[in-house]
Amino acid sequence: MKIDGIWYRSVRVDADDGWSVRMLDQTKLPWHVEWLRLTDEAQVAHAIRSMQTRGAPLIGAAAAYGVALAMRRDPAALEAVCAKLAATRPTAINLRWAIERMLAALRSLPEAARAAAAYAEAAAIAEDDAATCEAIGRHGLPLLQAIAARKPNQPVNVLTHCNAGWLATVDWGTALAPIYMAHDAGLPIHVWVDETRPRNQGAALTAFELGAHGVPHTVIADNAGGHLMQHGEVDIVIVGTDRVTRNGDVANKIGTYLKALAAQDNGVPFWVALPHSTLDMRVADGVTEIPIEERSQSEVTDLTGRTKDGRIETIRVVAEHSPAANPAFDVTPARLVTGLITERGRIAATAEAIAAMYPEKP
Ligand SMILES: CSC[C@H]1O[C@H](OP(=O)(O)O)[C@H](O)[C@@H]1O
Repeated sequence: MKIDGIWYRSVRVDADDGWSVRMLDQTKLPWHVEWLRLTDEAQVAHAIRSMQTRGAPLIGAAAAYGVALAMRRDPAALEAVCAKLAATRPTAINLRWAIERMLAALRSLPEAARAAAAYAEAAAIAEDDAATCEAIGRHGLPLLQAIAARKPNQPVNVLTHCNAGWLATVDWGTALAPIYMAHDAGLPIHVWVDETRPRNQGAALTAFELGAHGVPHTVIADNAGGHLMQHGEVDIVIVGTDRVTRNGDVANKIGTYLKALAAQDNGVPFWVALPHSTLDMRVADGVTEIPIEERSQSEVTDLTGRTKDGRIETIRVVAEHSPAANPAFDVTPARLVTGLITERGRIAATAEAIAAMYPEKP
């Protein structure tokens, strides 16, 4: 997507040296656009763990390039490097999916052939994600067009949680892809952007993306969504996801479950956008089986922002000595999900519909 008129993919091989890997440092956004130049798998692992690079599909693509960097250095280290990268974050299944795809492509090759093959496979994963997310946009667009047709000359109000835009993928995004396409097609779209405590992916990243693309939006406190739904201010909720089980349960950023409850209570359609790499057919019950990442207390107790005189500072916003808990995801049961927007089309969040759409997935 574009920043200041320049097109970017969220992860790419450096055009000058042809082997190092470039990714945005998302912990610096929205204040500074800084590209990291990563030269080994340890730097990639740190970027994923620290959330310099984040978003389910993007951390999969990033890890794939981490394997490619490692194969340049030591092709004998394939299994160890894959295990290390796979362990960086536990909830997004895209990470395991990408690592397993890299292992399948490389483990049978002679070591001398692994580096070139790893870069080729990582590039294929990245291009697959970009094309997949563009297709998600196309399949989500009719949902917004139908709402616009029912309320001519009024904005279609979409609520989204966290960041499932192009910053969370290689390009386009998942939940935001239909929004970009609707805006570009001239539909009057407005997005309620959940700030998404504690990491503020909505306030810092989704707002940055939508602003850069000229999409009208309003940042709201996470707890405001239910009120807006009660007062008819939300036409549809579209969120991304980090893992969807074979039964249709949805793991996503903490707070998503509460939005789904409010949406059901107010008759607001609740759609989840995902690429094939986010499906985990090995898991049935999301609440009991999906590992939920517990991140550091400091993400809750501290807040980073820009001072009035332009300095980026981190301050404590929780009473001294008070501990904090920080589960980074929750699971929305399939019964609360109106449907899934995939690269192959829209389906119900049911085991039958998922199996029919993805018969090749075991
Ligand atoms: C396109 S899926 C993005 C998904 O990943 C985010 O998690 P995080 O920011 O912790 O990487 C969030 O759950 C988004 O919905």
